[in-house]
Amino acid sequence: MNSLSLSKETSPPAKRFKDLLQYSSRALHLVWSTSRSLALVFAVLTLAAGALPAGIAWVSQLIVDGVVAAMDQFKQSGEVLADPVMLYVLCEGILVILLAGCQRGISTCQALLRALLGQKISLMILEKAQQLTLTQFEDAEFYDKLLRARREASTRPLSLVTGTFGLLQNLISLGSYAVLLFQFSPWAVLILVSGGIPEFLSEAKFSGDKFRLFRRRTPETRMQMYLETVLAREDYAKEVKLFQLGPLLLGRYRDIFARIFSEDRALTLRRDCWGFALGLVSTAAFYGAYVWIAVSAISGALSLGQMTMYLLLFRQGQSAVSSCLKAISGMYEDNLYLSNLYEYLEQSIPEKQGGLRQGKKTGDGVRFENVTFTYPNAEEPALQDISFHLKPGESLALVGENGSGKTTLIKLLTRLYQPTNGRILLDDLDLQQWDAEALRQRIGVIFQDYGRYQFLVGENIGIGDVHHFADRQRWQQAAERGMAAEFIEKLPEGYDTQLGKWFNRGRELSGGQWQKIALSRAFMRADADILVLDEPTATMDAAAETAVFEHFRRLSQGKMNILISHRFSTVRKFDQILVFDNGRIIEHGRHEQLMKMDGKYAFLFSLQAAGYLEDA
Ligand SMILES: Nc1ncnc2c1ncn2[C@@H]1O[C@H](COP(=O)(O)OP(=O)(O)OP(=O)(O)O)[C@@H](O)[C@H]1O
Repeated sequence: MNSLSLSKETSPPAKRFKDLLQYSSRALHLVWSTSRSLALVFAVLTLAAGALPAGIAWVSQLIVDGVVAAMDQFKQSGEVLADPVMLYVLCEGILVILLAGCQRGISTCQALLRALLGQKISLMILEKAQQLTLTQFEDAEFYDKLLRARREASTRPLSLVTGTFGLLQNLISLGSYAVLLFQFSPWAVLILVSGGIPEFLSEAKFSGDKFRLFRRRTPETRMQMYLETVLAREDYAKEVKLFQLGPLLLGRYRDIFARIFSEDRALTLRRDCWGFALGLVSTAAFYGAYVWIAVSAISGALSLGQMTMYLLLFRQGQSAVSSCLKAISGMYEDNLYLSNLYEYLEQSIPEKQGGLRQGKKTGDGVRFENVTFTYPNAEEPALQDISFHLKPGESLALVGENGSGKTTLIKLLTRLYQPTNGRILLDDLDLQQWDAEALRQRIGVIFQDYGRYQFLVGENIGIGDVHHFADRQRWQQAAERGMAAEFIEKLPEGYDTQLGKWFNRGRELSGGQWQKIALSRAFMRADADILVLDEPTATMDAAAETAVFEHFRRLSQGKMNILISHRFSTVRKFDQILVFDNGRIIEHGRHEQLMKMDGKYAFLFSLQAAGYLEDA
């Protein structure tokens, strides 16, 4: 639980009220910046809707008294004097129409603002996500914040503003009722207001309980959402069916729901029982006042019209008091939820790294100097004391067992993470000092777990370089280099074929075809001088693999090529081979040198060669 909500839960009422106002003003500002004209119309209509009911009650008194006077007149003179009453009825009709118009207008404004605000906040959340680091994304607590912000916060600002305006509207109504009721008795005003307070206190307490429940179970909600994804998405469907995971996962899903529901049920029951019991206080207050007003009318202290008006005022006043108090407790709840949004939006962004677009020694290439790296929350370093120098025109292969640190090295080179110790230099300039855009433009990289985007085939290649995202000529060149052109041209709509099953006419590709698309993506960055391929041919057939490496070597002359591969036959021609074991480089050299060493590389190479011979 964070300090913000803790402070809210333990702070004194005055401070809480101040926080409430702070978030209300932030929410108002958000709505104002979303659409000034709608916010203005909303405000004006709310004020009008607040003042009109008292006017209607007042006119209804005039009608009743007018009828009574006309009845007297009729008894005395036999003359029907209906004109003033008709006029009052007409006035009341007009006021009622105006009120209905205001209420309709308010709900129209709310609907429009809700749509605009939902979009604005979603964008704010997604834009913020672009500024965060990979480390933040991999942090479970951060994910909880993101989820909480996304789940509720898009509706809460409008709800807070609606609550604020609603409160204002009801306060205006209440003020105008109080002025009229005051003429009857100041005590009546006091009874009116105090009758609703117990219910309000219970509402406020249960809103806080509900919010705390919501925060505490975010990890469970996240698991539920994850299970929904696994159970209902096409990329998991195969395994879910074949491993018969459905019942197991559904069981987990049900268990989580049952736990959540039992907590919710208990809270809802407590909230409603208390709400009902304390609501009786205001009902008792109303009927007490009813008797009082009726007795006053019987004893002649009030006219029939006044009695009708006061009863109306009292009933409407009570509903205005309860609306005011509900609005305040609703605002309190919205405010708690809104703190999630701001907690996420105010998440600190790592300091902007360097702004240099050129190294001190152009052409020096990449240097790792005693680099050690430990993942956040990990105990053991994933890389230890790594040093090597790769010059332009050279190729580098990284080999080693699973989990030995090869991909981690690439993540450091691409500055997705920072070394814990040591430094990485490009053209003799520390990576941290490079401008992010300039650095990323120099590196073309395809990871093992590349994205399979449900876009057009061409766009899936274009993703490799956003500056040329829609450049068809570049798509084709890149596809030829990545060995994808041949199969793409055979697709019915060529580069315009929609991929994936989420959209109409979407096609699925084979694993090897997807890998060719990913490879082509790497070749989109024609200007990049560091090309990194992380196991790029694992799912390709032998012919395609040979051709890819032929291309890779030919096209990347003068560039720095880095390849991670488990196939030793593909790395033997590389200028440098780094053999990794448990995060360290245990052997380093060319194929011939490593074979002579007769160490791990030589052992694994011979093992694979023997395997090939056996297969043959
Ligand atoms: N995001 C992460 N957070 C924490 N630990 C990680 C993360 N990614 C990888 N690791 C750990 O770091 C170590 C090195 O992983 P890395 O992915 O670099 O291995 P690799 O040599 O590329 O393996 P493979 O050949 O299987 O691709 C492993 O022990 C792995 O569990």
